Amino acid sequence: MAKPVSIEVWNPSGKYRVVSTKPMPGTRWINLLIQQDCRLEICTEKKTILSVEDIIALIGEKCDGVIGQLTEDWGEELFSALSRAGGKAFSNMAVGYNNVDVNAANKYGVAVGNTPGVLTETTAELAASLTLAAARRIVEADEFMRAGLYDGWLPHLFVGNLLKGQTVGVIGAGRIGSAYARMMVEGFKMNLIYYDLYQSTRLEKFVTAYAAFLKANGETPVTWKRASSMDEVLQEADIISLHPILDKTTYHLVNKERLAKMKKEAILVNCSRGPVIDEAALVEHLRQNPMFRVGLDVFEEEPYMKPGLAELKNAIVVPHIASASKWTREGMATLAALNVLGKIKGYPVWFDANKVEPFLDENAQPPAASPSIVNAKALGLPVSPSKL
Ligand SMILES: NC(=O)C1=CN([C@@H]2O[C@H](COP(=O)(O)OP(=O)(O)OC[C@H]3O[C@@H](n4cnc5c(N)ncnc54)[C@H](O)[C@@H]3O)[C@@H](O)[C@H]2O)C=CC1
Ligand SMILES: O=C(O)C(=O)CO
Repeated sequence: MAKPVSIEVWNPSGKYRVVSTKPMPGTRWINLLIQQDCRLEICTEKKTILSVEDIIALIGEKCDGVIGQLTEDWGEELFSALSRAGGKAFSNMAVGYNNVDVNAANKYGVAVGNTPGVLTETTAELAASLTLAAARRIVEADEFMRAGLYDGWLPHLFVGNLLKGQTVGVIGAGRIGSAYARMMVEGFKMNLIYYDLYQSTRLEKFVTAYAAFLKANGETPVTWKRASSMDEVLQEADIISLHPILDKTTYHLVNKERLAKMKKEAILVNCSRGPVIDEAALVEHLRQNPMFRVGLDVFEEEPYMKPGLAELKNAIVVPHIASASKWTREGMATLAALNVLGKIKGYPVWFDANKVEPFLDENAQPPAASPSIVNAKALGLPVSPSKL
């Protein structure tokens, strides 16, 4: 028998029972659910990562939908429990959903939501921050100051890398990868090389237009190239930022052999998912190559780091905070709640998960649709017309 978990209840007489496995930022998501006749139960348990058993206890005997987190293991056990409780909707409060077994959800007819678009710029900005912090050795320099070691300007003190005119490599030029590429090209006048399974025409057009603008102003134009292999990016780029989804094609995409192909003074940034890098191989590479630097937001076995990583001066590590801006986190909560609400109310799925702005307008009622359901097609769910 699962242990009971502590909860906070909103609108106790609501017709539909919706569970959120965590308190989430903002209040709009709560108001949207309770205005639409939902009884909302928010888990207030102190422990950070809930077990499958904890979540089964939360689902209980009657539950219409669950808003969950990327730290949870949403597979056969949870989807069967949700289905037994009459539930038809689950949403991750995240764009990545590698913690969700979508086939298991399909088997039980449960719609799976995610939160694209609202975190694109925020996540790209953190990748850019890690890039700058690594290039200019900001964390090392900060530690040095606080330790009282600064005794005057020196020609060799914390010399780092200049970004301007260097090449930025992007692996996975989707929403976030493209936003990051634009920041680095436009902000720092870097040349771009990218690798993705698909061509990013919009990104290519942007860099072409920016190059023309620079040229017209008498400046050296930036360049772009779509690489035909990932190794081409690793060999040519001075900065490499990883932005693919995590699936079996991207697991340990960066391994010992690929690390060896990168420039000795390259900077590697990861704001995607930890297992995209073989972290043990990375620790060894950082040890052997003190001028190689990394900025990591995600880790192979969160919340842990592989032994040795924390001691390395050429690694900057932050705790999976890439989407942590107030606007983004409140937007993620809103989208996740509306994914679940939309399915409960029998609304269609929004026509374009990349155009979620109408759901985020605080001064208007959101459209009667679920903003982003990843298995809409598999479940044969209706899709809304472009205007509701
Ligand atoms: N650290 C954090 O807090 C955050 C992490 N993320 C991670 O970033 C990922 C990407 O998010 P979005 O840009 O919104 O997704 P997206 O779907 O727009 O972009 C992913 C891109 O990866 C490409 N891709 C897939 N397999 C590939 C492969 N084998 N090699 C090269 N490219 C490949 C896809 O074609 C696509 O263009 C999410 O799935 C999530 O895991 C997202 C937000 C915040
Ligand atoms: O959305 C995601 O995929 C995250 O990792 C957290 O924002």
